[in-house]
Amino acid sequence: MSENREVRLYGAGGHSQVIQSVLKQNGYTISDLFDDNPKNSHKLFKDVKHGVRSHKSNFPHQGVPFIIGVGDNYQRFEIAKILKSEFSKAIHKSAIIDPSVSIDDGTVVYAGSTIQTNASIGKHVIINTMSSVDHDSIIQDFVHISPNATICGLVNIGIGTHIGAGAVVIPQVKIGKWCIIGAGTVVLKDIPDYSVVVGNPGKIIKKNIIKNLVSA
Ligand SMILES: CC(=O)SCCNC(=O)CCNC(=O)[C@H](O)C(C)(C)COP(=O)(O)OP(=O)(O)OC[C@H]1O[C@@H](n2cnc3c(N)ncnc32)[C@H](O)[C@@H]1OP(=O)(O)O
Repeated sequence: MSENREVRLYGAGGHSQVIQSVLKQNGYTISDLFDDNPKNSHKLFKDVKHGVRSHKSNFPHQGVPFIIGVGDNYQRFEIAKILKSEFSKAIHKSAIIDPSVSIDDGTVVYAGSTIQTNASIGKHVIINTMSSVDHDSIIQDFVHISPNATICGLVNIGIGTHIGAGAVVIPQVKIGKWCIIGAGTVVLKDIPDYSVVVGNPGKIIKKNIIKNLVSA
């Protein structure tokens, strides 16, 4: 975190609004807020120091660290490639995080979530409200663990994968990159890259086709 306790946010929708709430409770000020469509920004952003600006207006890469407040994993991935900036983190005070856990920059951890011993959380990850990541699990960059999802011990989740609300991943399972695990799904076995999985037991129903995916 920057010493002057300021953070810049990219994105002004619902997800960014929750990040703002976490940062404010931790004593940070949002110095700047950028969005590709400032007119549609959430009403809670009215008090941002410099208002919501278009990402095209003299975009300053250097300066106060950013957090990318965009819920879509692939958009976050694309934006991170463009921003030549330091990134900050936002961790809610009520999250229970073992001291052995590593959390990379750009990541947000929301209220009531738990991250257990030796877990490793990558860059620009979302650990959403009341979710849990258990011991020795590896959560790679740009993953989203949705509210109330349960990631058991020794799980590995590949880059850009979205774990839906309330999903359960049993111990030692490896989920590939850019997968979508549906809300409430129970994942019992390894899942290949780009799979969309739903149900209990979780079954692959289709491929997750990401337009313009070249380098992920
Ligand atoms: C704070 C926040 O809000 S964080 C946001 C958290 N968001 C989520 O958890 C959303 C997770 N998304 C889902 O669960 C979605 O339903 C997806 C991505 C799995 C599928 O969405 P789509 O690609 O639009 O698929 P679609 O809705 O056409 O469903 C395809 C089939 O799968 C079934 N299906 C879809 N989702 C699920 C699910 N979660 N569990 C069981 N079956 C499902 C549908 O009923 C449908 O079955 P049918 O072909 O027999 O009619």
